[in-house]
Amino acid sequence: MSELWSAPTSRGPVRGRVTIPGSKSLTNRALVLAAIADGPSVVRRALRSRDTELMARALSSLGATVDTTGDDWRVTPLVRGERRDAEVDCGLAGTVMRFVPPVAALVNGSAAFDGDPHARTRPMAAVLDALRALGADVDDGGSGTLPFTVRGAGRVRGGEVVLDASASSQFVSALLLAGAAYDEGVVVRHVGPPVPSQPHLDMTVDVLRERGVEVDDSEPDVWRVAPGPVRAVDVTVEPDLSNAAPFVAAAAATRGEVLVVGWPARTTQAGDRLRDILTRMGAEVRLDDEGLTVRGGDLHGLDLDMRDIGELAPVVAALAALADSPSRLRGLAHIRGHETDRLAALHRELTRLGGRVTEHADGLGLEPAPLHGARFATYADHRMAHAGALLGVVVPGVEVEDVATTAKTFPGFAEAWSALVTGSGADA
Ligand SMILES: O=C(O)C1=C[C@@H](OP(=O)(O)O)[C@@H](O)[C@H](O)C1
Ligand SMILES: C=C(OP(=O)(O)O)C(=O)O
Repeated sequence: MSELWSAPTSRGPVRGRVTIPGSKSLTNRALVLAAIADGPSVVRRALRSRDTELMARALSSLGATVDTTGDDWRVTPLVRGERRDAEVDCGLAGTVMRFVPPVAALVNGSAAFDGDPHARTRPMAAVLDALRALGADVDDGGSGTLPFTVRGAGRVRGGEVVLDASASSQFVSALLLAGAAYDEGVVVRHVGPPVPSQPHLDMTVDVLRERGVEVDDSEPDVWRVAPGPVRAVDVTVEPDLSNAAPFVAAAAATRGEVLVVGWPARTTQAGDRLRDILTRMGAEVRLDDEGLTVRGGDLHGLDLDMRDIGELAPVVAALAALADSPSRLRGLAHIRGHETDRLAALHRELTRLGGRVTEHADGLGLEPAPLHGARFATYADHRMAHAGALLGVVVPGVEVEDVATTAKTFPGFAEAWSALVTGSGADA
């Protein structure tokens, strides 16, 4: 898409307070679990965004009732074994394309899954093969990707499955989230290079236990979910800390000061690692009852293994491109399978702005270099748009393509961003 957004440039330090909408990962886990729970659930301060609305629609098409009219979403579970055919649009949402098929297998009918053009290239085979091994009927025409059809029989045997989840932690989360509803529960055993995104796996285990599901994750790379009811709960969704990343990074990049309201004191969100990353890059970070305050200082590069926090890579790479010393970001081979090949996209777009970037098989190297304005392509990737916006705070003339793609997880991003940066004295 070619619509351009002139990212506002700040004349001085970026200062302000921001309220970030709810977490995509927590909202979509809460919705999935509510759809198979033992009664009606409430998901308070649910994120309203493309990914979560797609999830609500997907679960509704499988027979759950998801009332999304207010900020607090109300979910009545689907009727297990009910006869119903469905069409599921996954958009570009990893959480929808991975988390919903194991639920569809519990419905008595055919669920046809498809998504955006790029969604058809995102890895899926491990989940689909695992579902077959657990007793479900899945037809992907041998592609191992979208589109595919899950022919649910109203119940799934379950049991033990071995898979390689090195391409995405979501393969494991998907099976664990539905596993308690399978006759024998589920045991997922990972074999292969390390599974990325450990915080997201911890989040999955945490939300299951919160609903009374018995999960054993004591053995490395093995997760056991006992069969049993998923308790319906009333939960409040935390702000999305990964979506807070560009805002706190703007403070770090401009010697500014930004407060993110309501940053949780304890969380499983990967974005919480920003506290450590920004400190290592030279910022001062304070977490108190009000939230997280980041105050920027000299901005340094860093050598960082990001395997656990791949969704932070675009913003951290953009910030590293503004630093006064080199950086090396590692452990990121799997983000080539995200919304776009993020390593290739970051390499291409940062280089276009004058950045000195080396693309490695598993990450990026960045050297300090004077940057200049240019068009910044986003490849339908919300986090590429965040990276472009961040660069534009410091570098005049950054024109971000298709900023509307941020609606995947944060509708209103551009407005919130402009309010913060122009409120700090910007050339919009
Ligand atoms: O389970 C989740 O909610 C997510 C897991 C991670 O996926 P990968 O393990 O594929 O990186 C993360 O990057 C994604 O944004 C959300
Ligand atoms: C990888 C991401 O999304 P998804 O849930 O679509 O995998 C992301 O939001 O950075």
